[in-house]
Amino acid sequence: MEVNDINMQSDNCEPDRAAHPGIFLCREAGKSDHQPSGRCVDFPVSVVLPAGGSGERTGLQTPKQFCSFLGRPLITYTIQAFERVLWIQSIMVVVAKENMDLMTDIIQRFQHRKVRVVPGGSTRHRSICNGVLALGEEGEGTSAMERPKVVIIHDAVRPFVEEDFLYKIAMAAKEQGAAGAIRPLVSTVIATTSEGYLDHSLERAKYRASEMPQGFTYDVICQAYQRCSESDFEFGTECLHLALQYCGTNAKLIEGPPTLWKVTYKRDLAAAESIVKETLSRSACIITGGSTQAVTLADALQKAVGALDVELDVIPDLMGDNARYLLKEWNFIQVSVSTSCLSEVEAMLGALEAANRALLHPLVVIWVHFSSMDELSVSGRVAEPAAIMDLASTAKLRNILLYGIQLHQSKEAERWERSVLRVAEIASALIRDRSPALVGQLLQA
Ligand SMILES: Nc1ccn([C@@H]2O[C@H](COP(=O)(O)OP(=O)(O)OP(=O)(O)O)[C@@H](O)[C@H]2O)c(=O)n1
Ligand SMILES: O=C(CO)[C@H](O)[C@H](O)COP(=O)(O)O
Repeated sequence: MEVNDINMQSDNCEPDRAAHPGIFLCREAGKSDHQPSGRCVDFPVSVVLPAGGSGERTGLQTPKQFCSFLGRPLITYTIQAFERVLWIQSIMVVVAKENMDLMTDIIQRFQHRKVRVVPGGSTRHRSICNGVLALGEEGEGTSAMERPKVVIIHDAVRPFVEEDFLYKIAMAAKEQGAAGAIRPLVSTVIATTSEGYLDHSLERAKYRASEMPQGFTYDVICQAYQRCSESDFEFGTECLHLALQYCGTNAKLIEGPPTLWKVTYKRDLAAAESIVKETLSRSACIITGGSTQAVTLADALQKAVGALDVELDVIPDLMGDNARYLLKEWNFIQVSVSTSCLSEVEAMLGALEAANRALLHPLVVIWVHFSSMDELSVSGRVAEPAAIMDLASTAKLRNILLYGIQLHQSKEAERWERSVLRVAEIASALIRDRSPALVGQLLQA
């Protein structure tokens, strides 16, 4: 099994891990799109992600954790959510034996770190138990790691979990021995008779839905699994219950956000994709090349896009301090005024590739070609659609989605404003939809 590098470099740590061995707060090399929260956890925390199920309820052949959207499997979104939390030291992914190689390939392909893979069992409890026990063993490359004080358990098919909530769960688990996320019930729970009639109904206000993540001290969750029965392993659905029944530990319950929901049906995969797209579409960076005309257009676009709810920054280039835009979750709009301007886009694609920006998400680059009347009369032609198509085909292989928009200058103020608004609308639709089918198209505004 391939094991990723779990030893964080001390020169990337804040404070230096070597000098402060008990403090877990590090900056990750090469993945700087996530702002460190500044949270400091002074005990080791590890994660178990059960991913050993077959996803029957989706009705799909592929287990849902391996179903892809926006170019990568669901499980890597969940791994990423934990990987970027600097105080989490390791992630144990539990998969069915037959999927061990597939999972190892996924980890390599998306350059996940801090991750180990272990084989699961025939039920969710058996899989989680395998993951928890593996945390206590020394795996390949794990000798430098401490046994966790707290273990966070989270279904691999719940991709949206934020650091703030994980922090609350980890702290409560350390204090109380166990902690779990809850949500209000959306429907009333009723008991049925064996003949299919109503037996009784529960008072909804008194009950909550148990969700994930859940946290446990390592000792509590280990003991719970050592002591529980075969029937628990076979039919149980609740880790918090095991902690109560077998260790006498009453879990602290914390209300979580609605985004903790579990991908269960096929439609949930589409919902997850649309949430990811929404998050990736919030900001764009316009690069003007410094030309006055491009700056004027960028300013007009900034006003028009403001109404469309996209945060826009305008910069002349990606040099010097502006190189920081290459490291964040930005989309890029290159405004060009000269006819040889595809070279500007080419340079930008090179910079994005060098920054490894499209590893986890398809990245959108929009080339806005702004042709003035003078330019048209001199050159007698508009931008070459074949050239952008060629460039876009190559970029697509690197997970960069390049689109073009052609804008013709007009002396009529009203017409000009309409065209600028159309550029803004097309650009935000391209950013939002990330459609592979439109890659390389030179759209007219
Ligand atoms: N033997 C099993 C069964 C489930 N799980 C994991 O437990 C999580 C939550 O379970 P669930 O949503 O029920 O997943 P599946 O069992 O795959 O789905 P289904 O019940 O529809 O078959 C999933 O990440 C799933 O992969 C596991 O690790 N090992
Ligand atoms: O919500 C839970 C927390 O304990 C579930 O038990 C867990 O998410 C597994 O889901 P399922 O019952 O669908 O396998």
